[in-house]
Amino acid sequence: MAEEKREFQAEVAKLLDIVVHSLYSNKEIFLRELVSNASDACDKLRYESQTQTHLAEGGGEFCIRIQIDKDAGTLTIADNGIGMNHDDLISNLGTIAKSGTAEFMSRLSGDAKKDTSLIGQFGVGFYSAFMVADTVTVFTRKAGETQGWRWESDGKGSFTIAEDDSAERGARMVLNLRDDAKEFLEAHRLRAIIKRYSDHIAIPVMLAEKDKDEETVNSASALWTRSKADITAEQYTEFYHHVAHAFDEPWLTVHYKAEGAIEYTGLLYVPGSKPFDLFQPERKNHLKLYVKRIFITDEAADLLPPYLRFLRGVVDSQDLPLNVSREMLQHNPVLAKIKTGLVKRVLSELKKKAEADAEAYAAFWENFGAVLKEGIYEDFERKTDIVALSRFQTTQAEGWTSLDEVVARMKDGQEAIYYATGDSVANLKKSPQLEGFIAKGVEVLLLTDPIDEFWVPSLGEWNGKKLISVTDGSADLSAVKADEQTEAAKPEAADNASLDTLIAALKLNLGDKVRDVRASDRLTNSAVCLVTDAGQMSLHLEKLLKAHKQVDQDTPRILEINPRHGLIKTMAERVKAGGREAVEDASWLLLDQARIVEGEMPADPVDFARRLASIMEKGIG
Ligand SMILES: Nc1ncnc2c1ncn2[C@@H]1O[C@H](COP(=O)(O)OP(=O)(O)OP(=O)(O)O)[C@@H](O)[C@H]1O
Repeated sequence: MAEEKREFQAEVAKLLDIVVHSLYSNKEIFLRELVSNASDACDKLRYESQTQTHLAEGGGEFCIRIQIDKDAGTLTIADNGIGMNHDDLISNLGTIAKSGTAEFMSRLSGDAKKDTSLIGQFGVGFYSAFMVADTVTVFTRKAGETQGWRWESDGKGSFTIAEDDSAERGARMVLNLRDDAKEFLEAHRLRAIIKRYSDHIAIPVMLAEKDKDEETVNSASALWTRSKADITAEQYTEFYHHVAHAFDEPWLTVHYKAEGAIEYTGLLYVPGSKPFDLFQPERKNHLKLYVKRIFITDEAADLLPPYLRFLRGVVDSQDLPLNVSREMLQHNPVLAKIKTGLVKRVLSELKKKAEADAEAYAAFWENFGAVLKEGIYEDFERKTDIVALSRFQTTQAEGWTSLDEVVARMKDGQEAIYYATGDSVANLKKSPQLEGFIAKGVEVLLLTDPIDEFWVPSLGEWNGKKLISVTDGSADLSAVKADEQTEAAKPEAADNASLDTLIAALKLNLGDKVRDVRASDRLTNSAVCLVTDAGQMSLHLEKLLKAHKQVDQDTPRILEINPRHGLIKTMAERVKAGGREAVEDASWLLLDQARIVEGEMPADPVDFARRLASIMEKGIG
């Protein structure tokens, strides 16, 4: 087969351009990336050969060989792992399959400095080779196949693939180093880099200059099997970078050995920044499962509940059989026990951190709170623990506060914990439904994560106090006293009789577009707001569902009017004098106004514009 030339996927070409041109400050990490890939490739083959022994035959012990050739100016990184065939090469080294790629690409600004730090979080893996090499040639043969291949590229838009009979099982990457990267031909430099970044790699990493003796550079023992006292903070961090394909500092490292009925070792990390795929619909976990130090899979769905999917790391079980198949891992009782243990441990570590350092905990919460809260809804047994770990923004507290603190601040006469749901704290703070609460000094939780719409109703109450939405018609503040000054400053309300007549007129004018019309004591500055009746979907949830096309109809709401507002008082007088027709346009505008404040369209935009124009004309005239 002749040499075949192919273009890189557009995203890869763009990424490569940035990698090469944006002066990566830390070029040496290319070696960590390639060694990490080589180690993954060996892990994969070791696992596959558990059931298909012929695959790993004849390749010797697993190892990674790094060879320096000063005369040729090349650095070679070779492994005897799983290798790649023609199609693997095209899909692995020509495209980016990683989830979150599209989002990541859309965030690249073209500003080298910003992009470099973003790439730092995303990781460029194999492509980082082009930071130091002007051409990269990969010789590879897939385990179990006879045909070898050569892949080559200068990283400028295209690559070639051709058959190659010299390729041995595994992959050999030959980097033709750029003039400004010749430092990576110095053995002492490479030794230091490997020690620094790849010491924890569980298979030997060997280094040699051409025609000289090889030396093993790393410790070659799985990091998690060592005792904690023998592991430095840097080693933990480097292992995190390797296992998570991450580039940030871990926020929390949990390393422990569970002994007793079920034995396993866990080395778990909470990342320091938000991974890109956190809100992918699959909600996959990212733990790597090992059995007696042999890699099994990173797709053991039952190992961790989805609400802890931000964790990275490894779990090494003593109790599962080595030849455990991926199918056997489903509904596996050993795995179920490990999962229970992991959840318990992680939640208790989070609790410790929350108690020890509220500020540091807030950083965690901002990254992963929205994910953890899914557990309140999904994990019946742990929901109380998770609520206790949850933090909230409110109308009163600066920063983040716990639900217990909110309960402790409840006012005399306050029966329930109140909350508001919406898109942003800033908008929520302005919403009319909150006015009465703010006036009476009643604290309200401001909830802006979509998941809040689900866990709050499922929790129902906390410490014996019901959780009630401020847009719920039953939220009643009459028992809470406002301070005297606020009370005295209130404008006079319309009298009851004219208010009743106005309410009757509004009901007739608006017909089935409203569920009810009533006077409200939750408003101070606004004339109207919409609230929901008991059992109705909240306004915010309806908006979310509409955005996802899950509902397409408006649910009629209760229109509450402010009897102390000038507009309401004027309208009440008009009705008395001229009947309901006198306020027909105003009734609709009132309803539309309440809808707009909720972020919704007027019921009929054309009618809305016509009525508004007509009223403005009269007003201006
Ligand atoms: N030495 C190797 N042997 C076999 N396959 C490899 C090797 N190096 C890379 N690959 C394949 O190429 C794919 C892409 O590698 P790359 O380093 O770009 O991304 P990754 O390792 O999946 O993720 P990350 O970008 O986070 O490192 C790998 O997932 C793997 O399938």
